[in-house]
This record gives sequence, C-alpha cells and structure tokens, in this order.
Amino acid sequence: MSGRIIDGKHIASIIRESIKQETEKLIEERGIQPGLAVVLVGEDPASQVYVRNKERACQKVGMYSEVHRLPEHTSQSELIQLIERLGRDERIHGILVQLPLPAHIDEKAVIAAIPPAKDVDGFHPVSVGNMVIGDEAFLPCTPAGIIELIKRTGIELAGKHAVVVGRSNIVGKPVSMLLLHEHATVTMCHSRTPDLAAMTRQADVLVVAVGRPEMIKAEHVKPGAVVIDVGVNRLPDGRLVGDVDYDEVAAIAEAITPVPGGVGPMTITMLLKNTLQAALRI
Ligand SMILES: Nc1nc(=O)c2c([nH]1)NC[C@@H]1CN(c3ccc(C(=O)N[C@@H](CCC(=O)O)C(=O)O)cc3)C=[N+]21
Ligand SMILES: [Mg+2]
Repeated sequence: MSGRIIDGKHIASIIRESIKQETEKLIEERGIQPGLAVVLVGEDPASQVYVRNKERACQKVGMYSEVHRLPEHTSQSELIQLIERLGRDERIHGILVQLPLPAHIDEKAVIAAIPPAKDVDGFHPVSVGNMVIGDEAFLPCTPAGIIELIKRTGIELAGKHAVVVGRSNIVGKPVSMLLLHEHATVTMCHSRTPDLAAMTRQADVLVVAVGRPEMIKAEHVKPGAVVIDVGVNRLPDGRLVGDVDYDEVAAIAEAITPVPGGVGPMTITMLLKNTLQAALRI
C-alpha cells in the first residue's frame, strides 16, 4: 500500500486563481490594488530565494509588491523607521519582514513595530492573541496553509488525535492552536519529549516542523496516518528534503505531503490571501 500524495502545488494554484479574480475585482470596483512590502536584511541565500518567490507570486495575481533589501549591518532603529514609514504608506496593505534577522537585531521589537492591520505574517502579539482566542486575525501563513491543505484534501479533523512535533512560534505553537479550533485533540512534542516515537505513533494526523532532515521514519508513524511535513532542508548535495523520510513513510501513510510541492506553496498562497484581506478591510 502506498498513500495519497497531498498535492500542495495544485491546491495552491486553485486558491491563487480565485485570489487573482478577487484582486482584479477590487481594482476594478474600488480602484484598490493590494500591495505587499517585503523587507529583507542581509544576504542569506535561502531568504533571497523566498523573497523573490513572494515577489513573483504577488505579480502573478496582480498585486503590487516592493522589496526593501537592506545591508547586513543595518541598525535596529533604521529597520524600525522603515517599518513605521511602510505602516503609514497607503499603497502598502501588508508588511512582511523576512526572518531570521541578523543577530544584532531584536526580532520581537521589529515585529512589534508592524501595525497589526498590516501584519500579514500574523506574528505580531496582537495577531497571536486574537488567533488564540479565535477572533478575526491574520493567521500565520504556514499554519493556515496546513489547515487549508488538510480541509481541501477532504480529511476530517474533528475528534482526531493530532500530534505536532516542534514548538516554534511560527509553526508548531500556532498550528497546534488551529488544529484545536478544528476540534482535534492535540499533543505537542519537542526536543525534550522522551520516546518521541511512542507519541507520534498515536497520531491520526502528524505535523512535523523541527528542521531536521528526514528524522521521522516509518517507526514513528501509525499505518493509515495523515502526515504533514513542514521541513525544508537543503542537503549538501543540493537536494531539498523534509523532516520526514518520505519513501519510508509514504509506504504506510494514508496521505502525505511531499517536499517540495507540499506545505511550501500553501505558505505563499496564504500570504497572498492575507494581503488581499488587508486591502479589502480598508
Ligand atoms: N517573515 C517570514 N515569513 C515567512 O513566511 C517565512 C520567513 N519569514 N522566513 C522563512 C520561512 C520559510 N518560508 C517558506 C515559504 C515558501 C516555501 C516554498 O515555497 N517552498 C517550495 C520549494 C522552494 C525551494 O525550491 O526552495 C516547496 O516546498 O515546494 C518554503 C518556505 C517562509 N518563511
Ligand atoms: Mg520528505
């Protein structure tokens, strides 16, 4: 038996088509073109690729985008001044500061400078708080993309046991909360969890976001589970792999996301969705 492949690229393209149509309508009817500003500090090669992909995705759906590339040595106050200027800029509906930032900059202080109404990453403490209490908020893009992927694949979450491996503020913690909102029973695991496999083998839905290449093996997975792989790991030989050993796990899972072509394309799609939403709200 080999499980279904959850085709994130295809599902993302369907959603992007409807975002494109709504964008055209907003321009036509109200003269508002959704605009995204992406801020990139430093020369990290992976970040450069992500930022270029985000810029291209905006253009494809008819949104305005601008990228601010700042040198590695930019000071925290210079960066915050730029964010405050973008916060006042009427052309800009969404602001995204690419993470990670250089070590001399306090990420929390920078995120706090983004007006919550333009926080399309959903990282501002106000957005996080609204998300946790279930109020309207910009949902963080990767967690929102994961839920959308599961729903559009026709997988029921209510009453299921979801196990999340990884507790980051950008994926593990928020996706656990969104799974809870979908009425799953949620277990959160991390690097200090003893006997990880004993926990993950209980999962009906297993979400892995730890950043360790191919660490989840067949022994970690209950036959028939749904496996969502959030990892994006570039190996020395250039191959891109997830946190899940795809070949082993695909053989026993009911459904599984590939890397690339799984969660990644959904992340950018949810960013476009949030940017459209930000423009619709004004
Ligand atoms: N402020 C901020 N917001 C983010 O959302 C954010 C960030 N910083 N820093 C880095 C991470 C990572 N991330 C990805 C987005 C798309 C793919 C993606 O499209 N991946 C493709 C493959 C891309 C490739 O070939 O390298 C795929 O999985 O099919 C991956 C990773 C967003 N992040
Ligand atoms: Mg894999």
